[in-house]
Amino acid sequence: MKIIIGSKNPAKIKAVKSGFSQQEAEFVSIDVPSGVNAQPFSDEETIQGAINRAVGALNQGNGDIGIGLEGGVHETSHGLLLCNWGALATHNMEPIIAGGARFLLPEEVAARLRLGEELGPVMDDYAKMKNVRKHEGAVGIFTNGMINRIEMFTHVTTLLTGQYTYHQKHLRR
Ligand SMILES: O=P(O)(O)OP(=O)(O)OP(=O)(O)OC[C@H]1O[C@@H](n2cnc3c(O)ncnc32)[C@H](O)[C@@H]1O
Repeated sequence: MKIIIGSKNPAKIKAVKSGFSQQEAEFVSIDVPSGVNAQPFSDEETIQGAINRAVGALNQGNGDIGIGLEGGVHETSHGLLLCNWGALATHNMEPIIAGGARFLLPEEVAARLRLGEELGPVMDDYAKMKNVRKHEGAVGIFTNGMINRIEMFTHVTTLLTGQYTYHQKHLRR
């Protein structure tokens, strides 16, 4: 089985590899445009970005499965949530989607995003670190290292592979 990951972000690549650890697979990672804003600003937009990356990866990489993982934010009456979504695309069914951790961003960070900055550079500035998005992620910073971005996206990938396996077993016509 050839799995194409629609990103070169090492945190996402590690997450997909561990999410598929139960299966024999060859992995290829390619940069695929998300087709949405660099900073998605709703669940809807973040899901669409994940789907676009999964479908783009599948088609460009000539594989059996394409995986797209996307981070975004979602405005609520409680404040701005960080949200995370994943999609799994194959040649013979509609993409499967799954969501990951959601939690409130501190107002100081949220305010900068509302003014048009991207979370990646804002997190580096806020945490005084480099490339937070490629390592622990905002989730790692704000949970004091209890859950990092790789673990969070591994969970999303496992939700995708689990649904895929269920589909193959029970729903395939
Ligand atoms: O290389 P790609 O796959 O594009 O990975 P990315 O982390 O840069 O891009 P995403 O599309 O997943 O996220 C959209 C934006 O939000 C940022 N972002 C999302 N989740 C984050 C997190 O947990 N920590 C830091 N930045 C995050 C990210 O850096 C982008 O600026």
